[in-house]
Amino acid sequence: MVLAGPTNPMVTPLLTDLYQFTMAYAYWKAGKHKERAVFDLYFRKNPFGGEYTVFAGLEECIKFIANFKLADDEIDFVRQSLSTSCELEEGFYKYLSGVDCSEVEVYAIQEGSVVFPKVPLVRVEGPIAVVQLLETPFLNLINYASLVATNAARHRYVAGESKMLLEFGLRRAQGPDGGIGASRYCYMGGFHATSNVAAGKIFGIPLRGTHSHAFVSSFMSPDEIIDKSLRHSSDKRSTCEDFVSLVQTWLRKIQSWSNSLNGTFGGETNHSELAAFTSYALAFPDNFLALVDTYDVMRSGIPNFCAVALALNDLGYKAAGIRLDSGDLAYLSSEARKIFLIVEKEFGVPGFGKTVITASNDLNEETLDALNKQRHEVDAFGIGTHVVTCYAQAALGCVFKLVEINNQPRIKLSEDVTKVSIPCKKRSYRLFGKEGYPLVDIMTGENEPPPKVGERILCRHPFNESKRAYVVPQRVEELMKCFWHGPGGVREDLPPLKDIRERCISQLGKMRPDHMRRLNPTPYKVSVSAKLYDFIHFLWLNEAPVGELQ
Ligand SMILES: Nc1ncnc2c1ncn2[C@@H]1O[C@H](COP(=O)(O)OP(=O)(O)OP(=O)(O)O)[C@@H](O)[C@H]1O
Ligand SMILES: O=P(O)(O)OC[C@H]1O[C@H](OP(=O)(O)OP(=O)(O)O)[C@H](O)[C@@H]1O
Ligand SMILES: O=C(O)c1cccnc1
Ligand SMILES: [Mg+2]
Repeated sequence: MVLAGPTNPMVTPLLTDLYQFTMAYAYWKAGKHKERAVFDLYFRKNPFGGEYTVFAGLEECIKFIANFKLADDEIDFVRQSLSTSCELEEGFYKYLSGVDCSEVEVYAIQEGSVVFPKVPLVRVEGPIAVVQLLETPFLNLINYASLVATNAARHRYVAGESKMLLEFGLRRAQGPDGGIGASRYCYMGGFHATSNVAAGKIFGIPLRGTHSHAFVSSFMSPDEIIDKSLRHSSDKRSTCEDFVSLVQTWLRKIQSWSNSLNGTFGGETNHSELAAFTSYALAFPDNFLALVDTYDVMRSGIPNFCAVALALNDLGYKAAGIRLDSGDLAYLSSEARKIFLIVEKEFGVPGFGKTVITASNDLNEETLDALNKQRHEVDAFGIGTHVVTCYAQAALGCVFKLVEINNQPRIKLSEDVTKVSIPCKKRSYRLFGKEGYPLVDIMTGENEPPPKVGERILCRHPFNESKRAYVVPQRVEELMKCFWHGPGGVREDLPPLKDIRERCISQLGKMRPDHMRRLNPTPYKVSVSAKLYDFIHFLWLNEAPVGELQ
């Protein structure tokens, strides 16, 4: 099957770092360019102080390599750019013009999976010069995608499964690609909908929205409403000729009733706000919602909303809800809920107590957590800036490291042990315990026998000798599957976004809760087999120069 290219047409072979081309030339000049290399793409630390990450961006990588080909003008540009330092041999450009990914293989964990540090998310094999050109675009396509999907999943975890999460971040996102990507990967991470219309069209993400303060404050008085008629919802022959008056009648009823309450609700409401709400209801009688905080939530927004909602109720329509966008969201949502419950009883409107309350305004994990602790009555959260910009952490540090060349394992050493790469072409497995939770991820050499259900296996920390444990897995899942094996090769299908989202939600739901909590979560164990452990340390000693003290 022919795969379409990446979503963003800016993702071309030139969307890479210059040094990938200079290295490609040097490989070519040395006659090394066709040597078979294996690279692992992984990250070293979970983001946001957490102990888990959601892997995202794979589909874009596969679409990128499926269409990887340098066009003539791109080769001309590379020629121009590289010849500023010295004239390169023309044969290199001839080679570049024939480069594609037909000899590349990509193994990866399925998109939407919960993943952990050091375990390869993607393994790319192929001619070294070609795979090197893929490093930067792969990292670019995976780093932000995984960061934002993780961020979304974390917001969902704090908000709780029963809450609706709406992504409202397009206006604050880092440019158009940031905005589109954020909508897609927030949905993947468990958000329910986006306000981003383009993302709705491209990815089929459900669209949701309310209205803004501008809409409310643009109205001056009910006299502005020209067409005041509204047809009954089910009986299309019956029409209310003056919906505006019906609303005003309801407002008076609410006001006289509220006089008997204790004063925080009702009284004189803002008439321009009432005009805005009435107008919105006339435009969307089936989906009336109101932003209630433009003037005063309790004294104006809520009574005005109730008046319009009760008028709609007379005509067989059910109001959709309110949005709160400022103030104390715990207090205001609770007060609004109380009023809705009283209105349900007082005016006999079944279900009115359940009117949906949406909250927005600079929400993030902390504010969601604080709201939970105070108790609130919010049903849906509209979250923008913090989720799309990944305000709490700017980047996920995925890296792309050479682990084997010409079947020879390679290691990258570092003073910082967390930065030492794990050599060899590997396989990785997730081992599940008795209670069904994942216990540990283990990497083995490519040709080692896989861990078996019911058989004890030693899992070793890759670098810390004293950290090891025996595990008797109740279930074993191999993590990496083949997603690209040349253009015609058999490979895993790329599932629809909805299925990836479901995988993500389901995997997150099966994690042990102590790995998921916000405060001091327990690290998930990532290990290597005894054989791989020994080999890493053998190679480490082999490659590290011995110092000499004078
Ligand atoms: N009950 C609450 N507990 C903790 N944080 C809250 C609570 N209610 C709202 N917040 C958060 O507090 C911050 C309040 O923002 P800010 O101080 O700008 O006031 P505001 O309500 O937006 O007022 P205005 O927009 O009228 O200036 C927001 O980030 C909001 O999400
Ligand atoms: O707060 P965020 O999480 O980024 O969510 C999106 C915000 O965007 C809108 O505000 P608007 O652009 O009108 O600006 P303002 O509310 O900051 O004044 C909306 O009312 C939310 O408050
Ligand atoms: O539909 C909304 O309420 C919305 C959309 C984007 C940003 N803020 C709010
Ligand atoms: Mg705001």
